[in-house]
This record gives sequence, structure tokens and C-alpha cells, in this order.
Amino acid sequence: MTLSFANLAEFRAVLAGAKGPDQAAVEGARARNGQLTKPPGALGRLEELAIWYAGWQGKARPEWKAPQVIIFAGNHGVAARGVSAFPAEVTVQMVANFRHGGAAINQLSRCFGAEMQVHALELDRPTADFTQAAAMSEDEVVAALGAGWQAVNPAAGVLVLGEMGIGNTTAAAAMAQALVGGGGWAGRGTGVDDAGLSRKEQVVAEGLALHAAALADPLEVLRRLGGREIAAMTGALARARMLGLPVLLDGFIACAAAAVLHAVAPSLLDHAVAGHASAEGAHRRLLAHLGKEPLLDLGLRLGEGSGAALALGILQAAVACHSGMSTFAEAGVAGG
Ligand SMILES: O=C(O)c1ccc[n+]([C@@H]2O[C@H](COP(=O)([O-])O)[C@@H](O)[C@H]2O)c1
Ligand SMILES: Cc1cc2nc[nH]c2cc1C
Repeated sequence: MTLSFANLAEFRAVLAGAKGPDQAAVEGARARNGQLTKPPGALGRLEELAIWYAGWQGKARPEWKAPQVIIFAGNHGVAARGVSAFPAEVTVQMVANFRHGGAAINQLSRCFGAEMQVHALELDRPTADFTQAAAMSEDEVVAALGAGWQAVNPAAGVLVLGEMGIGNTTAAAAMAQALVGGGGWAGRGTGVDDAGLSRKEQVVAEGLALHAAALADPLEVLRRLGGREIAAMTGALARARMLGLPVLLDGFIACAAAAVLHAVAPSLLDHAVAGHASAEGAHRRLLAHLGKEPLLDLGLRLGEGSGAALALGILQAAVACHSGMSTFAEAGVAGG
């Protein structure tokens, strides 16, 4: 497949062509929901979830189709600044673990019948330390956006995007500060101590100061402060938006990738639901900025798509109820 964009201006132009969900399917699903054998609203958020899924699938009575889980991995120049509880080699080691089926996301993907792929993005060439220079050149960020764009299976029913990258909660914190504003976006990540947290805050502050003049453009925020796996998630999320493929968002880093599209136009995230709230301190705040209420809050702070993959079960259940239940008329049940 040839890519639809060769530079950031072309990527931005592609996004301008995004269409909304199928309104006839949304209205049909809403009408069907009102006839199902339950008191109105009794299935809570499952009802809105099923209607949302129906709109993006374009069918008032949608079918559940196998999910796709994609894990992107990247390495970060800022990892050398002592911002993680783990060494940078863990990124490539975990990629091997994903490929051998030994990570949490392998088990969760299997639980929910999802196909799963892993894309390692130039792990032997970390991004530049964003306190010294832009993390990526334009060619590099476009290549990463393109890797994400091309990784999406148009035949999937729903997409989960996950990441692996030692140091990436620092990149995500810097991006969140640039895109949303305010301070306090750095958190404990893989479990840094108080000194590590202060180093993260310092690194974020230095990055924001160096790039201040360029941060009004969300794609420049991604290029200067992000990472390859983050840009790949942004690219995959954009492709899913253009395909009308629903997405479950994972944790803090995945939501930093999503926040880039939100800053371009909030409606670019209409096809995305927040799978969970991560225990990473600022994730809930970022979700609130995106206008997303998480489905689950189980204290996870793993990344690799794990919280979003868990939410697949909720979404599958919502679709099963919506499309499988009888109406009052079919079941001969008296309405209220
Ligand atoms: O998804 C999250 O909210 C999340 C929160 C904390 C840590 N992580 C994972 O941990 C790694 C980043 O942590 P750190 O401390 O190296 O910045 C990266 O591989 C993420 O997948 C992920
Ligand atoms: C072991 C380990 C597994 C991970 N999975 C996602 N991020 C991770 C970070 C670490 C350190």
C-alpha cells in the first residue's frame, strides 16, 4: 500500500477529510436499543457503547468482529537522563518477550480472540534527547506515523493500540504539558523513586523551555517531544479514524498519542473510547481533557495495550446484548 502522506503537511491534509459515523446506523441502533427486553437504560454504559460501535460499523444491529491489537516499541534519548526505574535495554528484551508470547498482552489478546502484532521501530536508534534537540526529524516522525498507519487491519472489528518504550512516560508527560498546559504531568512510570520523579520534572521543564516557540502546532509537539512508538500510535489512530474503525484507548502514553489528534480537531477522536484509567498519576487528567470517561479502573500501569485489551470484553458484551437480545414484541414481554 502506498502511504497517503509524505510529510506532516500532507498528514494534516489527510486528517481534514475525516468523516463522522453513519448517522442512520446510530439512529437505528438507538431505536433498537429502546425496544430490547430491559427497562430503559438498565444496561448502563453498555447501551451507549453498543450504539457507538453500531455507528462506526455502519449497522443498526452490528456484528462482533475479531479485534486487532498492535504493539509499537521505541527507544528514547531521555532514558539516559535517569527517568525510568528500568534500563533502556528492557525495550528490546520485552519485544522478544512479546514475540515469544510471554507478556501480559499476549495472554489478554488470546483471552479476547484478538490478532496481535508487534512493530519494533528502530530500537537501536533512540530518538534524540528532547532537552537537547527535537526528538525526531520530520522524515523520522513521518516514517513512524506511516508505520502506524500501515499496521492497521481494515477488516478488524476494533483496534487496541499499545506501546513499549523505556522512558516514554517522560515523553508523554512533556507532550501532555505542551498540548494541555499546566504542570504536574510527570508520574512514577515504571516505579521511579522521589529523586527519579524530580529528574523527570526537570527533564520535562527543560524540554518545554527548549521547544517553547514551536509547541502551538500539535504535530510539532509529537515530533519534538514524542517518540517513534507514540507517533506510530497517532498514525494508527488516524488510519482507524479514516477507516471508521472503533478504537479502545490504553494508558497515559497511548492517550498522549491520541491528544495530538484531539488538538488538531477534537472530533478526530470520536471513534475512540477510553478502555481504562491507568494508575499513572496524570492519566485521569488527560482523559478529562480528551472528554473520555474510562470503562475500567483496575490500578493497571503496565502499558502494552493491556487496559484497553481488558475493555474488549466489556465492548464485546455490549455488542452481544444489543445485537442478540429480543425486543419486547419478539419475546412477548409487556412494556412498561
Ligand atoms: O500505560 C500507562 O499508563 C503506563 C504507565 C506507566 C508505565 N507504562 C509502561 O512503562 C514504560 C514507561 O515507563 P518509564 O518509567 O520507563 O517511563 C513503557 O513501556 C510503558 O508501556 C505504561
Ligand atoms: C518489564 C516491563 C514490561 C513492560 N511492558 C510495558 N512496559 C513495560 C516496562 C517494563 C519494565
